[in-house]
Amino acid sequence: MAAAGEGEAERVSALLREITGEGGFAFVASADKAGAGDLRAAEAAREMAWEQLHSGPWSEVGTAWRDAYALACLNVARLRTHAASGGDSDRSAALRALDMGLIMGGNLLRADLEAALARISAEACGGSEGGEGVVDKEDQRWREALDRNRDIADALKILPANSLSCKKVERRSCISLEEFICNYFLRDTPVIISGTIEHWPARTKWKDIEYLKKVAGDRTVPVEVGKNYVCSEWKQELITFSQFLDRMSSTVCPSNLTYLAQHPLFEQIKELSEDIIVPEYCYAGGGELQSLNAWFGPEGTVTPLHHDPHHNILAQVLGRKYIRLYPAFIAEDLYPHTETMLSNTSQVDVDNIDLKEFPRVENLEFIDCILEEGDLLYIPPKWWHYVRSLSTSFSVSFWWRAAVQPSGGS
Ligand SMILES: O=C(O)CCC(=O)C(=O)O
Ligand SMILES: [Fe+2]
Repeated sequence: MAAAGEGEAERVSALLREITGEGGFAFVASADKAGAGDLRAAEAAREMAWEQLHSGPWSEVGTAWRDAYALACLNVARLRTHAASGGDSDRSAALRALDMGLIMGGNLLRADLEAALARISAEACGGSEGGEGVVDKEDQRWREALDRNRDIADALKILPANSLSCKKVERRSCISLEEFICNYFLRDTPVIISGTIEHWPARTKWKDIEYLKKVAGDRTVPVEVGKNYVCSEWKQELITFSQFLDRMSSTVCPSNLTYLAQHPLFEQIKELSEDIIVPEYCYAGGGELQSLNAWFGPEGTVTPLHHDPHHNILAQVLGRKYIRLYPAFIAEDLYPHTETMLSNTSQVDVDNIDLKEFPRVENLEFIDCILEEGDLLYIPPKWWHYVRSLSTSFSVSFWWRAAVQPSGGS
């Protein structure tokens, strides 16, 4: 965020999370699906940003809050204009929200607010087409506004733009192995477990770039370069770990995002393996570990929607990630690629779902979460997952095969 400090952006996102649910995603449900709950969440977010604008002298109100307020106003107006009734009261509430955004909001979204005002006025004069086309275009414009203001959107955790999320992954603190087995492993149910990796040396050591350079800097590692592995410009490269770290701190555009993804780094560099400890949950089912992989990259890396054959504990050592999960049994509704190499990957772009091409995705229920630093996420076998990093992020996945397979789900 340009004029605001990192702390400010964090405060914005933390407070928004508080009132809009863990990730704040209800705040931006797709326009054509706008229901009373979405509107309530959007109104609540705006209310909270409003309170922040009044929390002290005006001169001390951070730019981040003013821009957040403008974005919240834009969202309220958008949901109002597409509310089921779409009557006069919705129209005037939308106009009021946009005007308030102009008066009290920051400058960054001024053009978007003005454009939305112009559209509503034109519609009122009969100068614009009605019906579904308008809803689609409006949704598209909203996405564009989010894209252009990616930094604010990220600070507010408005990701992905078309989220219809309703349920969150259950979050538990330090549960016992027995409880994990009975309530999650045997029931084929994802869970976030917090508070169990505080003692890992990695939690402190990996924050220190000099340490990483010292133990691994001259070693060659494979990295993925590009938006994500299903994009045509995507490629793999071999570079030194130092080059990777330098690139990570300087990468700005999605086409050269560099991601050290799904690499068994700990087999290759033994010193790094001493910084992590296999979580005891990975012994559920009495099987054996299949692989430990590193996932290290800058903010904005995306692992497209896919599934894996093994049980997985994904440990979030540094940074945060947005993760969306769909159960294993709905595989066909997620349109897997037909080529064998990609048959575990969905053709659906979660960031921009094309409902014309993939209509069955529209009503699929999913669960999602923000995996915070220090969390473990259990992903049962064959559960579909989409992962986006919300900051520089280092995760370690522990895949294991159980001797005893859970009876439910997959
Ligand atoms: O963290 C990511 O980007 C993807 C992780 C993943 O797909 C896995 O652990 O199986
Ligand atoms: Fe995976």
